[in-house]
Amino acid sequence: MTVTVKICGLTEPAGLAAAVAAGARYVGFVFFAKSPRHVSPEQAADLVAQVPLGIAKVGLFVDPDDALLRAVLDKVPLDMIQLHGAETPARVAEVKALTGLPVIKAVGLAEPADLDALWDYGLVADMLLIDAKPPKGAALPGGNGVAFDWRLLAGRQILKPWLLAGGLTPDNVAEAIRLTRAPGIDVSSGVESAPGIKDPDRIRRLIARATAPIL
Ligand SMILES: O=C(O)c1ccccc1NCC(=O)[C@H](O)[C@H](O)COP(=O)(O)O
Repeated sequence: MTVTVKICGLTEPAGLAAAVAAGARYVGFVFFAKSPRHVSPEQAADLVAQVPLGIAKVGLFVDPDDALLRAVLDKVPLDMIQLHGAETPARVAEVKALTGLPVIKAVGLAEPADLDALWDYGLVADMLLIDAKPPKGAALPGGNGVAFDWRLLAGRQILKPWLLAGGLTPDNVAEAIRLTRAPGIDVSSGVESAPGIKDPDRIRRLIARATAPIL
């Protein structure tokens, strides 16, 4: 089975082109003003116009209100919504109904007790993104380049399609996939040369390693 790859936090055409050329199946755009990867609806509209058919364009939001979702979707033809805040399962269902789009819900893991949330959100989300919990005092709820203990997921059945995230890099991605048997991965800071600026060479190396056969 080939591992699917999402490259998140794209802000400029070179990074986007590298992700597409290397075989990413999902590309993500951050609509969260505090993030160094934030894009305006106008910037995002220019970028998504360059995405070929067959690659899903994902909008990442943190506890968005309905007005923000509508304002972005009025200008940007997204294929999926990613919710990366403290949205409840009921809010995930509301966002699905409001936007008519599939929703990816990010769930943070640090310890075994956190695994229960995968079941709760798996009942309503179309896809789960299993990430590290942000470090104490972090300014952002994601995109922090921090990994969790992948052994938490070893041997687990997950209710919905899912992506592994958190601190993945070209150097550790093969081991992360081997331990978790993740069907897909999501990466942001591990393929950057600076916050918000993707490094085409790191993207190519990451995707080559993530999609190589696992022994
Ligand atoms: O990337 C951001 O700036 C960001 C801001 C607010 C919420 C989530 C954010 N990113 C989430 C992601 O897309 C990341 O792929 C995921 O958390 C893993 O990040 P990283 O450890 O940097 O690969």
